[in-house]
Amino acid sequence: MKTPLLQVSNLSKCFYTGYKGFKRQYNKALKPVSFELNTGETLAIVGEAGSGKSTLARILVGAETRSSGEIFFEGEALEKRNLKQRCKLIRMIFQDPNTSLNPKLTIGDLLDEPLKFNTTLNAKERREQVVDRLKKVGLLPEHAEFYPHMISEGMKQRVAVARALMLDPKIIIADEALTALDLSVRSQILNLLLKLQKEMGLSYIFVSHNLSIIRHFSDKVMVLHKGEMIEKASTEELFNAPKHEYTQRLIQEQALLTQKR
Ligand SMILES: Nc1ncnc2c1ncn2[C@@H]1O[C@H](COP(=O)(O)OP(=O)(O)OP(=O)(O)O)[C@@H](O)[C@H]1O
Repeated sequence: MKTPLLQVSNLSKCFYTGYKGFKRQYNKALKPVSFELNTGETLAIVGEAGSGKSTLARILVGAETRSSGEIFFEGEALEKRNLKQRCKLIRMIFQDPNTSLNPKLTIGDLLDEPLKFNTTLNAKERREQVVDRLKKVGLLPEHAEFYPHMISEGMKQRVAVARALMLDPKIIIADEALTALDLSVRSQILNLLLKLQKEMGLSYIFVSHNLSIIRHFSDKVMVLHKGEMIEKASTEELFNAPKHEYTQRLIQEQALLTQKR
């Protein structure tokens, strides 16, 4: 059997929240979850606010520790790699480029940063990489001299995508990366992500509460509810025959919202 690109086994997270009387209190943000992701595949993680989606994403990129469980990358425990190596494998795109992109840096410097800290490339080689990624996301080499406030929201999210691509990761986690965008821009970024996936063989973990995006974009879906994984299926299976009552409700609510529009 083929080794999956990413294998997550019984991953969980408890946050210590203080004392109640003499007893330490914990918030079970993520109850044990297991899943696999193969090369070129898109896994969607869906759930309401507070269901543990971001906690899971943050653990995968090494921004949060886990309480239990294991993560394997191409069959090898991920903790065998240091943080530098890890961020070459898995990168993240966040919801709002206005907060994820430092407004004091030019686009060129924003894209150069990951290369400066994680590679031994010289300035000329780094510049070539920056220009290459700008082109890959549909921007121009001249945009390197711009500051984030000088470009549109859609272009800012393109820069965020380019920044995630700088170290040639295998997996990109998009944490509500389309949520803040206008509908027309959203479809442009969605198409860009699909194009990049084809060109570069990327795998995506798509964190979202928007079922209509998930339906068109992902191969498989995992539903989280109050920190628990309650359903996991191929996208087709999940939308055509949702097993869990909560998933059925999510799909019905989404259908009502779509009708109202
Ligand atoms: N640093 C922390 N300390 C304590 N509790 C936390 C911390 N981070 C998250 N939590 C709690 O963990 C649970 C899951 O949060 P998480 O942000 O992962 O959910 P989410 O599904 O991503 O929600 P959202 O869509 O609002 O981002 C919530 O109850 C949250 O309050």
